[in-house]
Amino acid sequence: MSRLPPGTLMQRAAAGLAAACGTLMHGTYSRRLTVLTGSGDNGGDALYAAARLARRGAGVTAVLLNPERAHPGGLAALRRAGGRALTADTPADAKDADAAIANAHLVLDGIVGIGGTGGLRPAAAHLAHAAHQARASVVAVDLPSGIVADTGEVPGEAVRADATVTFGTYKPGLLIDPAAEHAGALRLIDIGLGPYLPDPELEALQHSDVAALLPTPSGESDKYRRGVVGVVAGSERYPGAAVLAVGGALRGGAGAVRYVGPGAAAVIARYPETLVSAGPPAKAGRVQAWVVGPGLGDDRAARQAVEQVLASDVPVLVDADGLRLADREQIRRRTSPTVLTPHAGEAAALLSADRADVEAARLAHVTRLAAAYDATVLLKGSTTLIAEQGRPVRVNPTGTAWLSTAGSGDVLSGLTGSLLAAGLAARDAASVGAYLHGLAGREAPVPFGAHELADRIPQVWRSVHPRT
Ligand SMILES: NC(=O)C1=CN([C@@H]2O[C@H](COP(=O)(O)OP(=O)(O)OC[C@H]3O[C@@H](n4cnc5c(N)ncnc54)[C@H](OP(=O)(O)O)[C@@H]3O)[C@@H](O)[C@H]2O)[C@@H](O)CC1
Ligand SMILES: [K+]
Repeated sequence: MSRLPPGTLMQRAAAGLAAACGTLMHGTYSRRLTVLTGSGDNGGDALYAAARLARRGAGVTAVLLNPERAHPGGLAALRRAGGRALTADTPADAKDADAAIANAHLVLDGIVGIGGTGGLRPAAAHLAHAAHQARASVVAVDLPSGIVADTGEVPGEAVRADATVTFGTYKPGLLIDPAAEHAGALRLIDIGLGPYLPDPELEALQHSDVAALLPTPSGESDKYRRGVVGVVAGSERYPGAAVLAVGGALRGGAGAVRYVGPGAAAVIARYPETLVSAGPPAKAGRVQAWVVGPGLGDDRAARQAVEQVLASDVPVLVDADGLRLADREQIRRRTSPTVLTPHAGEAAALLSADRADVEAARLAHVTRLAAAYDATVLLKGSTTLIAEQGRPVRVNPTGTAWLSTAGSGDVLSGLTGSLLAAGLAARDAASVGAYLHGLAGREAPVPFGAHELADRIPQVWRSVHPRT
């Protein structure tokens, strides 16, 4: 801001916002636009954008939460362009304001942006509610008012937008649930901040990032060089978990999958290429990474298997029952990489916290878990996050609610363990595993069973890396 003439950034933001709104309304002429206007610069962006749309023929009403403090330049521009302004909480205007929201084609949420704190105050919450009830599309300016931009938390009332037009960079709250659910479709407007932004606290990998990380066999490769992944999963009671984890592991790029446990017959019946061994993990022969936990049950043999795997000096992924059975001190003492893949309930148990608190504040809890266990943590759920101490957290941009199906996590752990065995660093293996798993969920015809996810992986792998 200090390097540019005053107002330049706001004008860039408003221009981008107006263009996006024009597209969303399929034009401007005779469209009705209502602007919910707070008293900060977020309201300024909204007013300047509305002025641009009014000049192109839109009928604009601004509903001001605090007329004395509304952005003066923005309000003047809107008035010059023929827009009208109402005051939200004066009895004379309140009815007109409600009608303007109810009858709008599009409602712009310029209540608060990155300067907001806490849930919306009552007068603002009333407007947000009215917009939600109306038929209009709701476009949030920079972010849906009421969410916490830096964390994805939603501490109280918040706007529910169909689309969010955000400026300069994505904010964590636009990518992490529960706030992300309020944001709708995202559009980023470049206002020239790029060179001035600090290192990100949150990263979302894209196709090209994932393509660059995927393991590719070379002419020199053999199954051992490509990596052998050991899978300790399944039990007499849950043989299916063994099959699903092995199914994921066979599609993760390792050269071979070694299965250890009581589900060998079921595994071989489905995947004859699996190397199986009946003894404990310590006797199973060399592997480059272990996956331990899916469907393991909790008898003595299961507990012993987890202990042996954690005692190895190769990367280990611990999932499901493994998370319950693992000795916490043993996890912390490990010198090779450890990946923990809890869902919110398991994460809560690992932190002695409440599940609801984990779901409400995913970023804070995944970060705490990574620090508490000195491990790479992949927190599954409506937003999957991957944390490792000292590195930016990664948020997985793929996935669908259909992935919350039995056995889905078993496939993910096998797939991610296989990427570990193929040589990816723990954080990369977890991010790539989640990315491919999420894509498989989007591509599979719904409703699907978890085994179909494993079958989809080669197809999504090729879609990420067409030259594979
Ligand atoms: N930075 C940049 O480079 C650029 C930034 N730009 C834009 O500026 C925005 C940030 O503007 P900002 O800093 O003026 O704060 P903003 O978000 O408008 O909120 C402050 C106002 O909200 C109020 N308020 C607070 N909490 C509330 C609540 N719970 N419920 C209700 N009201 C609440 C608070 O009231 P007060 O506490 O003062 O009474 C104050 O009046 C940013 O998001 C982007 O849109 C662009 O122009 C491009 C360049
Ligand atoms: K907003």
